[in-house]
Amino acid sequence: MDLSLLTELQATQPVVVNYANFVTPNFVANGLNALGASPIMTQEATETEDLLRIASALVINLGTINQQHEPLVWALCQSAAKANKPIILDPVAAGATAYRLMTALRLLKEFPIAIIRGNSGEIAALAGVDWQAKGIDAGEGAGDLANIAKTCAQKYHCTVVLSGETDYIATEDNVTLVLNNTTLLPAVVGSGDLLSSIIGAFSGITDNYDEAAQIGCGVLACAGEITSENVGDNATGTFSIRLLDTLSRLTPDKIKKILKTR
Ligand SMILES: Nc1ncnc2c1ncn2[C@@H]1O[C@H](COP(=O)(O)OP(=O)(O)O)[C@@H](O)[C@H]1O
Ligand SMILES: Cc1ncsc1CCOP(=O)(O)O
Ligand SMILES: [Mg+2]
Repeated sequence: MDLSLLTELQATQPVVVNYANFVTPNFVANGLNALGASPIMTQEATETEDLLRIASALVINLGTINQQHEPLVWALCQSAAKANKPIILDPVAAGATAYRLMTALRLLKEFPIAIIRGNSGEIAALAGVDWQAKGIDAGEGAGDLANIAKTCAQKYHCTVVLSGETDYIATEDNVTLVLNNTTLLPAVVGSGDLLSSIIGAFSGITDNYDEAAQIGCGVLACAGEITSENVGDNATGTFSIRLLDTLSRLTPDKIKKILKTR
């Protein structure tokens, strides 16, 4: 994992354009800001060219997508493709409803998506693997998670992050594991959204999307571990605030001390 990317991100403060869901945009914006990136959320289709000119990456989160917003999302992706900026797709609950799955599949067909980031239920749905998804959560399923992530990467020719207790970062021919974790992370609604946007920020400063996805997972998992040591059991609310403190004080050395990968 290239930890120097964190120093570079803090120095360059890449602008990340987010089509966010309406549940967690504040948490995502504060998380990106704490890390050192520069978030901007939008809902206006006529400003996408201006935004993608100054942005380093675009993150599309399908958490609360609807048909009225489709022209906006399509305009954002067109502007990103035209400006040659990476697009990160978070297919929230793609395993739960036909509309979400179809929307994700249409975007994957029409645009050069650089990275997909989802939980096991979402990535299994895109990979075409049988899985019992549970709303926005991963749900239950059998099957080797590394294989599911890799199958998805091969199917859509992009980098895939399947997050969970272990994060799997897959390219078409390789899978890297980030083993750090804390159960407080999935207890916070929006931690997956934040992970997708953090990965987006790193994809804005390197063309190596595998590396961008790896350090994105490493950053959030390690920040989660560090934060969890200073809060009590089940202190989900305190954790979510303190996580921002940890992100704003994070250094490559702090990550290096605790990072576990395979
Ligand atoms: N069971 C778990 N134990 C520890 N960490 C987890 C667990 N599940 C998810 N995470 C972490 O929580 C963050 C959000 O991932 P996840 O819950 O998979 O996404 P989503 O919120 O989109 O469902 C990631 O950093 C991931 O590594
Ligand atoms: C609760 C909810 N409903 C639609 S989007 C959303 C938030 C999803 O956040 P995450 O996937 O990061 O847990
Ligand atoms: Mg999610």
